[in-house]
Amino acid sequence: MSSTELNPTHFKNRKVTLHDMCLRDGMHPKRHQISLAEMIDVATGLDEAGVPLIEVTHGDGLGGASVNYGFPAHTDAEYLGAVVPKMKNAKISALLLPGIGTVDHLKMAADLGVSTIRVATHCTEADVSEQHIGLARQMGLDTVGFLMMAHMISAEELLQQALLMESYGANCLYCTDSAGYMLPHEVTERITLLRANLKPETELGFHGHHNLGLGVANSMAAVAAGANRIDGSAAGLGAGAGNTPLEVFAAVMDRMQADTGVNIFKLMAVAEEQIIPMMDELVRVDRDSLTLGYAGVYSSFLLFAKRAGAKYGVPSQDILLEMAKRKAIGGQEDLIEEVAMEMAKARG
Ligand SMILES: C[C@H](O)CC(=O)C(=O)O
Ligand SMILES: [Mn+2]
Repeated sequence: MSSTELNPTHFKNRKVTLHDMCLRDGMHPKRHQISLAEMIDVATGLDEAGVPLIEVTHGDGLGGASVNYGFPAHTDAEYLGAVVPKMKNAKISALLLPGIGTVDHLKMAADLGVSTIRVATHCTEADVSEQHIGLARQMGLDTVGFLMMAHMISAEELLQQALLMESYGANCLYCTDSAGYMLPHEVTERITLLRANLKPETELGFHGHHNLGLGVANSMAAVAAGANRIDGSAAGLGAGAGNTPLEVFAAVMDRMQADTGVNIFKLMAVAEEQIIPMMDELVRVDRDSLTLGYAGVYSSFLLFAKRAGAKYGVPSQDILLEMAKRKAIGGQEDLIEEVAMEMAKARG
């Protein structure tokens, strides 16, 4: 399927599960400071709008609270304990990066009523997810393998990593465009290959970032090629230029006659009346976030680069470009300060 074929034929009556990220990926631009009241209000609004899945944790997943990633306003247990009991229909998911989150975190999240565990690794490191995926599946959870920075490897290499996660027990595999770097034909290529080679019952998902303004187009390409779960955030609240704006994607799916089960007007109201007022700065495509997408840099590096740039008197855009040159990946947040220091020194 080519991305030029994005017409209603490929969408009509397709069931598409929307997964909201503003209470997890949105924790990055909020410096992990979302209050319990905001978590409950937003999650309740999304639930009432019919969004079936909502992710809640520290921006870097369970156990992310640390010097390296930032300390949140509340613990994961406090956030999950506050939100899960308030949900009428929506299910709550938690992200877990092995090495940051542990098996104990996974058990804690399951005890608090999380239905979905998404085990995230860098796109070449699926083998570190075996224990967490295996346990989540054994516990009867909806278990997702989440391959980050998927633009850094070919479709064939991504497939090999996805096959590993599927063999560990994942019932859904994600192509994750953490840098918002991918173009629609690159999404099409990856999802098409995954669809052709994973088990027919294994679901496929796409997680986009809007750094090149392509979150919606890339998510459409993913659905057309066989994905049935799409991540996005109300008003795009997420790292970098944000995630695929969920209300926009839902409206497009409506026009394409796909079935998301979402009330788009209620979702628009959550975006407009709840999320926009919560933003510390408008999450949008600007020079730095566009640089992430253009150069293929991990979206969560944005605020780290801004802070280091201000501290060492180096343009944050230059720091981000250097991070791209070094092919830095998630987990290397501490390298940003080092790079800024070196650049300041070299520039006298
Ligand atoms: C930990 C990251 O924020 C996960 C994610 O949303 C991405 O890679 O994109
Ligand atoms: Mn993300």
